[in-house]
Formats: sequence, structure tokens, C-alpha cells
Amino acid sequence: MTQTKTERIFLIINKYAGHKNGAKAIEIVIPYLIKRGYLVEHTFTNHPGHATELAAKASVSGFDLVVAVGGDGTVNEVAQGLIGTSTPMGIIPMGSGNGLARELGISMDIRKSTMALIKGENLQLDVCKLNDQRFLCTSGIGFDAMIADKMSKAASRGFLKYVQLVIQESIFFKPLQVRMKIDGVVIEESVFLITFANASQFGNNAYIAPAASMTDGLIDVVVVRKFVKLWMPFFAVALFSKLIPKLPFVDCYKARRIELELANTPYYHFDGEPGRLKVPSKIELDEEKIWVRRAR
Ligand SMILES: Nc1ncnc2c1ncn2[C@@H]1O[C@H](COP(=O)(O)OP(=O)(O)OP(=O)(O)O)[C@@H](O)[C@H]1O
Repeated sequence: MTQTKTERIFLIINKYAGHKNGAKAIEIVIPYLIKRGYLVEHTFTNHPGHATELAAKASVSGFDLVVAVGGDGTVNEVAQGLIGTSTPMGIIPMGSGNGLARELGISMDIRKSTMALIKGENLQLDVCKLNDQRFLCTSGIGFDAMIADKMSKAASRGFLKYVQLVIQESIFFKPLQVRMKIDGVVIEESVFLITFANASQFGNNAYIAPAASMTDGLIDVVVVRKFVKLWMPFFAVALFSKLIPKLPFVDCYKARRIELELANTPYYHFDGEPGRLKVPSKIELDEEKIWVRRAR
């Protein structure tokens, strides 16, 4: 990106993210940017939800770029403070999933992701919402939402804990009975999970909706019907090889509005964060969008 004026960059750092590696940003990102003539300020988050407040204030104060330094939780909080503004969000990924960062081609290497902040380009993304909860990447009900809830209550975090929970819980998981309207068409199924996707992946390059685009004005709906547990390893392989739509128990749709009329579950997730589901619910595009800085 050509620097036409001195860009003011505000870093929002979750120092607890990524096994407390968030603080590394101080040593690497800030000197790199200052050396290249950028004006940099930073703040550490003090509590959950703080990043949303900080991002909204930084946008009002006229920063040219607000950077989330952390995992998906931090990115999600910063995004909530920037939706509908003209301030782009940059990302220095520090978590275990890093869904949006991967979707935007941002490297997991801190030096390369720092370079992308200044060499990247701005892109306006769709924002989706489940009732009043906005999400950028994916939301859904079923197995993954139940795991998100269990993960939030687990004593330890990280990818290994996630894999352990998935294996353990898949043994006892009972399919959900769901009735919903996808752009007015009624679907009634017994499901393992349903994902409402703006982005193509959950994070970690797990592609639940390989055809999804964050700029097409549409929500990808991936319905994974109940399947015999023997298929579980194939499901996992398909997830990491962009083959989910090819599985015989998966249906994919592109839609503008989904009305969830019946679902016997108390959980949903939004970008991997757990939420309590109220039925009926609607899933649609938000009127507002968000600017992000992606890697070139
Ligand atoms: N100072 C703080 N004290 C406690 N929690 C915080 C603080 N700052 C942010 N948080 C919370 O930490 C949570 C986890 O952060 P984040 O998801 O960014 O990191 P992570 O868990 O390491 O990454 P991932 O979710 O990708 O594994 C967020 O939901 C955020 O609300």
C-alpha cells in the first residue's frame, strides 16, 4: 500500500491470547512499524469485551488502522467495535484457530503478518447476524456449538484440548431435530450440525463451507445430516481437504435469510464463541459491513 500520509495505527493486544504470546507484539510489531514511519499506539485489553470498546474509541479518534493482536476471540471483539465504520481492521494472529486471518491470507508468522498491515489492501466484508448477534465468519447449531460451549468451560484451551473434546463428545452426541426455512423453502432434518457461513472455514484450515465468499451478499448454509459414526474420520478428512459438500449426508445452500423454526438445542456459536439459542431465530446479513486489511 502506498503511504500517502502518516498512517496512525492502533494496536489492541490481548496478552493472554496464544499461550500468553500476545505481548510479543510489543517486541516485534511496534518497532517494525515505527521504523517505517508509522505512528503507533497500543493498549492491552483488561477484561473480556474491552477490545470492542477500545476499537470503537480508536475509530472515533481517527486512527487509520485498528489492529487486533490475539486469537479469534480478540478479532471478534475488535470487529464488533468497527462494523459500520470506515476504519479497517488489521490482524496479528496469535490464537489457535485464527479463522478470519487465514481467510484473508494473513500469515501465522508474526513478521509476515506485520508486513501485511502496511503492504495489504483494504476489503469490505459482509457481516451476518443470528438475531442480534453479529458474526463475521461462521455461526451454527449442533455438534460444533456444543463443543464451543464445553470449550468455554474447560480448564485448558488450545487445539489439543479441542481435538480431545471432539473425540470424546462425538461418541455420545445425539442428532438434533430441526425445521427451518431457507429463503422460504422448508427443510426438516435430523442433523449433526448446521453451519451458517460467511467465511469458508472454522479456523485451522477446517473448511466447512468451501464455496463461501465474504463479499457475495449471501450466507452459505451447510446442513450435515445425521450419519453413522463410522463416517466420522471421513468427515474430519473432508473438512481439511475442502470436500465437505461431496459427502453423501451434506446439503449446501446459498441464501439471504434463514428462519430457524424448531431446534431442540440450547446452544449456538458465533465465530466459535458460545451463545444460548432462542427459537425461533433468524439468520441474515447485517445492513452494515466491515473494512478489513488483508494480505496481498
Ligand atoms: N485482560 C483479559 N483478561 C481476561 N480475559 C481477556 C482479557 N483480554 C481479553 N480477554 C478474553 O480472552 C478471550 C480469549 O482470547 P482469544 O480468543 O483472542 O485468544 P485464544 O483463546 O488464545 O485464541 P483462540 O480462541 O484462537 O484459541 C477472549 O474471549 C477475550 O474476551
